[in-house]
Amino acid sequence: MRALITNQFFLWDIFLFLPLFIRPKPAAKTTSIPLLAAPIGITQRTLTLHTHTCAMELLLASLLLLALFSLSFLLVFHFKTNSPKFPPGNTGWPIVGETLELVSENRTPDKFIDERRTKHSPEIFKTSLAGETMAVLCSPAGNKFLFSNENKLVVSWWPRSLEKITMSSRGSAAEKAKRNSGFFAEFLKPDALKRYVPIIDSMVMQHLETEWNTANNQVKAYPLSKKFTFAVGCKIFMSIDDSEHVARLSEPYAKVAAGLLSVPVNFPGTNFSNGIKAANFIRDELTPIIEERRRKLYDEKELADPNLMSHILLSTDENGMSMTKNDIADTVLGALLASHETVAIAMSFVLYYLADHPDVYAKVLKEQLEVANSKEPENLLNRDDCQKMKYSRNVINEALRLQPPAVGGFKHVISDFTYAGFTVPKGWKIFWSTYSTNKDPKYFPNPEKFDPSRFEDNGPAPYTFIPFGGGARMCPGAEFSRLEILIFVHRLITKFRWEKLIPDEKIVYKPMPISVDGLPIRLVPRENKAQSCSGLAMLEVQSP
Ligand code: HEM
Repeated sequence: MRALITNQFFLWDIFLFLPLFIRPKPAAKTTSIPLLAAPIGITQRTLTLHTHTCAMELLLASLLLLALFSLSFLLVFHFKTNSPKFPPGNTGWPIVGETLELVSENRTPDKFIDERRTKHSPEIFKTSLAGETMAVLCSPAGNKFLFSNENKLVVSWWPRSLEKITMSSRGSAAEKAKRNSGFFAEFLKPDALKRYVPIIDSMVMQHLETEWNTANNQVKAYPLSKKFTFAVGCKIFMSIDDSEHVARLSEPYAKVAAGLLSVPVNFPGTNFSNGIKAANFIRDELTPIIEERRRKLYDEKELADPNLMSHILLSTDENGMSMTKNDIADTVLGALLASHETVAIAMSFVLYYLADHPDVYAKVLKEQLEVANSKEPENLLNRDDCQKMKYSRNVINEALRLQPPAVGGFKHVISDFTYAGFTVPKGWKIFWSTYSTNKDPKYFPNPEKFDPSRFEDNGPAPYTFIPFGGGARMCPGAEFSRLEILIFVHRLITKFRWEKLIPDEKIVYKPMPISVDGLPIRLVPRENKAQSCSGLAMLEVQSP
């Protein structure tokens, strides 16, 4: 269709400019006999006759031109009024499109969106990311439209690099993700979360006593948070708590993460190739664990270990078929990938903002001490305790608003649709971003200010705060993530206050936001240590 429209304009051009090239000579010149004509027998009469014939021909030619001109005008008008109006925007460089501008380390992703929104349209613009032409919907209305049209107009989509690295078996990525979201919804439902709270609490205390306990009380909060959230994932998803085993699994994860949004050319040494190798290494590590778990479940009828892996092993599809080893390994690999870096980033930004805002720190401390004082010191936290941490929850939400760990997600258009007056055709991809509304002053006055009170009462307007996405594909780990951070903050703040060792530490976007030096902090033991965790016994807890 686009070619057609271009051709129509080409026709326009020809018909507008053609008369300039074939315009007849003025009649006045033909009535006088040029001096050179007489010797070769051209008389005034022959000239007059000839002139009349020429005039007729010119008239006919002009009428013909006029007819063609009118026809072309009608055609162009027809196509112009009936052709779809695509979202305005640029597709940037060949292949890479505008990807590098979105994932530029030194700019927050909201700048990318704001610039184009101002230039093209406030609701939707066209760009090219991950090798695909995409529409970017960038307002609360756009978020609502997308999240409520999953499986009707759009389905979730992943760039080829991500699909190749995280999915080893054939089959539609969208179908697999749909199937897996059922497992996750069940595994992370509120009732199940109750079981995980004491387990996570016990792990927080263990990590604070070991990893966070240094001679000079200085630690790098981001890498240590990552180590902690990865260990929690291994425990909750697979019941693995041997630290060496956890370390062996965690090592290749950095390579997997680096390959996810790389150019999908499998050439040795590239991020993509390293990502594939690292993911295969993890699958090879997971396979014997899956086999062992399957053996226990079926031979020994041992059901006392309901982790994610056992949960999947016990499930069958509508035809009574179990998932293959490869699919189970892919699902667990994906769960660890989705859950550890995202939560670690959110956790470390909570510490980052608390260090900068002593007033907020004081309110969180007060709330957490109230929870601590309401319990016997030797008791682990439970879900009800976490429900009481309302202000701390607002602090987590505000950190997620200012530094959303996930930049957004992609969709594939399965049916043409019109949005804000622009047509998005079937086959296009869509990008939605957690950064499109999170700092809009219309919804968050003084948007750069860290202000947890925004989340009091009814909180932000619908579809303006979307760190976990929305609709049918919303992150099933949202509440799990908040619980993990609340528990961590509880144990840390009742034991320490902390200060940043680099006060103005820069944040880079890769595209996840990361404190460039890993957030080095000094932990200062609080004077009133009545409720610190140091005096608590490390309680042995059952696997989930
Ligand atoms: C702060 C932490 C986290 C953030 C910011 C986050 C963010 C997101 C986002 C933006 C999506 C895409 C939603 C969409 O496409 O509409 C997503 C999907 C997903 N997340 Fe999370 N996530 C976090 C933690 C977790 C955790 C802890 C788990 C698992 C325990 C998890 C598991 C998943 C899964 C399985 C999906 C795919 C859902 C589907 O396709 O149906 N996430 N997450």
